[in-house]
Amino acid sequence: MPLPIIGNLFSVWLNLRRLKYHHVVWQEWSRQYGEVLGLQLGCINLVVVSGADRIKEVLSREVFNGRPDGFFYTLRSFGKKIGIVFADGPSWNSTRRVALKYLKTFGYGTASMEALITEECSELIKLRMQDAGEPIEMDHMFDIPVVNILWRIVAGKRYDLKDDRLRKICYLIKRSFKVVDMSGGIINFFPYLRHIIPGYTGYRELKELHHSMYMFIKNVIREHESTIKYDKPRDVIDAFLIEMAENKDRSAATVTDAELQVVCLDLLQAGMETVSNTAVFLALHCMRDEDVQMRLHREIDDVIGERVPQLADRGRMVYTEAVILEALRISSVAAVGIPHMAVQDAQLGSYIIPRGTFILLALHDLHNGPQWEDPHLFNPERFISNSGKLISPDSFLPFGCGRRRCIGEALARSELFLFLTHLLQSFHLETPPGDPQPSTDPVNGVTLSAKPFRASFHLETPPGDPQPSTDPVNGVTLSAKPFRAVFKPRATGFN
Ligand code: HEM
Repeated sequence: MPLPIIGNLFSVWLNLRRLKYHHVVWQEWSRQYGEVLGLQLGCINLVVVSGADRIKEVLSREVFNGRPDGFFYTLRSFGKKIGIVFADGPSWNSTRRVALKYLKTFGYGTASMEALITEECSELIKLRMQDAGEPIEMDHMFDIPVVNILWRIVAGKRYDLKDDRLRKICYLIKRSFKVVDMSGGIINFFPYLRHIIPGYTGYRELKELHHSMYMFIKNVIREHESTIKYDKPRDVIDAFLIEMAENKDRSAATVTDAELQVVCLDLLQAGMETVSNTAVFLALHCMRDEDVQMRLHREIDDVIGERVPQLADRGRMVYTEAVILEALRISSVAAVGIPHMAVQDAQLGSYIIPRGTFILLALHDLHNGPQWEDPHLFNPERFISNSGKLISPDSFLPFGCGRRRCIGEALARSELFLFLTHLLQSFHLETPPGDPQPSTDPVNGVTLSAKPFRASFHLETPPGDPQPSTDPVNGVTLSAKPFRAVFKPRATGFN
């Protein structure tokens, strides 16, 4: 029962203290109240939809394709519904179409995207070679490579993996995903509270984060404006600038300067956290399950051997693909997708969903519910049929479906495959001695992430040799005890 003014917020708060995660609260209530769970959170009506059929129904119906008008969502786009992720209606449709067209023009989904990912993998391997055997903080390891790949296509730029400016941008993106959860938090439910308690509602921090991220994006766009050759677009930003110049005099300009900035932020935010967090979870599960890691090593040895991993190998690496799918399932970093909104009153099951209602999709529950056998176990085999083929279960929608389906799926899956194969071709991942097993409990936020943990990247030792010891040999300087390693020639063509 909703209380006056605050609605169900008190119950949410109480249950959040007990269950720790928003998606688990929705999950528990959905089990109790049904697939269409209606809540009133302050001034907002919110529905959580669960179950494969109901979720697919929402994703396939035009009437539920809107995005919420809530204060939190428009705060990041100059108070307007522009860009891709949080826009809707005709402007979303055309911006999404144009952005996809330009992404493809500049390599998205082609061999040159594969080359970009391979280059980042090479750089990452070089870095890990330098600190092989040392404990490495894993939470940020994939951030810069992931941004580099996307940013090369969007802005034609790549940064060194130790670049401080980009590290700061990655930090800002990550932080902006941690201030609230996907429902938008208190700032969405009572927007006027930002005037009274701007710190507590997260308003002040979000404003600062958006300001800094837009400063970075604006600078990149201004650099493009000053160096652009209108007959030779270099990247997605150039292509948008040319389109803007061509349509300048038309009353219905397709894209504005503000919109271009929001599209850049959309791609950075949607493309970085999700892939980076899933890659960290992938590494975490390999470390926790030696058997999984050994089977991956074996498949890499059998199919790829010592040459550079390629996307074309995927067809013959069913186990590796299954490990990636299992990590997407069990970690479900986009735990409730991106909120949809009913653009008209509409019937869903036996309920009328009023226009303007926010809709969260219980994707984490869909991927971890009782329809899966032992859902809490990391078991890649569940994605492999008896005849050794990959299975695509009905209850598996990590990238959504329908017209708002994720536009980054092809990139994300390619990145996860190449990161995993490159790293395990050269290293064996282990928990550093004395560190606890990394926990599978996630950290809450707009997307879920792994709790901080460390890993040691051990160079693959020749078969039969023991792991090299970290105990040094005494002397004027300390040296390592003699050991042997397999150094695999890596003819990437980028060095
Ligand atoms: C493991 C990685 C990823 C996961 C799990 C993921 C998941 C999702 C999900 C669940 C949605 C919401 C679909 C809906 O609203 O119904 C979405 C939307 C979106 N994703 Fe991804 N995503 C990933 C990677 C990426 C990447 C790499 C990009 C960058 C190119 C990207 C860009 C987007 C955009 C722009 C949208 C909004 C689409 C729209 O509203 O029309 N995502 N993603």
